[in-house]
Amino acid sequence: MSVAALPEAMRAAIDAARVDVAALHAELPRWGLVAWTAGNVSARVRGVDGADDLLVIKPSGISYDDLSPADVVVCDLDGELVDGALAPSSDTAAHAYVYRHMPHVGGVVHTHSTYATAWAARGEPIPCVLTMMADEFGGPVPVGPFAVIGDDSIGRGIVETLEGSPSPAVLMQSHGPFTIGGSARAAVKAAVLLEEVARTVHVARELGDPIPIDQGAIASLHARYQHVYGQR
Ligand SMILES: O=C(CO)[C@@H](O)[C@H](O)COP(=O)(O)O
Repeated sequence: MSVAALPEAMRAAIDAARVDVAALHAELPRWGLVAWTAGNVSARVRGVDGADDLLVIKPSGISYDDLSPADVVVCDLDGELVDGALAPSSDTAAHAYVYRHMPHVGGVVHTHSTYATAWAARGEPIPCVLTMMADEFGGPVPVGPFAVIGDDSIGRGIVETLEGSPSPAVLMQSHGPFTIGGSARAAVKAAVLLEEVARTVHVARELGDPIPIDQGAIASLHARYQHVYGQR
């Protein structure tokens, strides 16, 4: 498949997604979520006029400071390169699997942010003991299975864990967090808030026993944050 053969509206959407995803990668070091090049952001580009959906993602091992929209690569939802001069992220198959199996997802993010990854290393879900957790995650942040890197094993673990869950974040055992969202920006936001709550709940546990929030209050906080909070 060649991008040149796609409908003009889809080519424009790919260009816009490349700009968006390049800019969103700068948020990862800005919020202290990554070391060196260890993290990636992707966005779904929805098909136009019968064309299949595609995704745009960071090339593997490229510094966030050097990443331009032209560097961002385009892949199909099998993770195969469609356009770009550089090799796609090692996690492309995982992102692609999520897009294939979760049609509402428009963005996927992976980081190795310190506190979230520490919970992943212990294989322990983060308990819902903060209103920010109820707001964004609708309950505890779950743990996904240990999975090898490079094929769609990670993607299968993400989908198995998050399907039917209110949480946009999963802690992949012994690896780190993956977050999803309706857009790449929403998935980045989930990654930022995840690290914040992972750190705060860790600190709270050092001080004593955090107090769980009851299920009714979690549901009501989550509904308000998802449907009322912010500008509509
Ligand atoms: O942990 C992994 C592999 O799952 C990644 O986060 C890498 O550390 C960054 O990979 P690239 O996106 O640069 O290939």
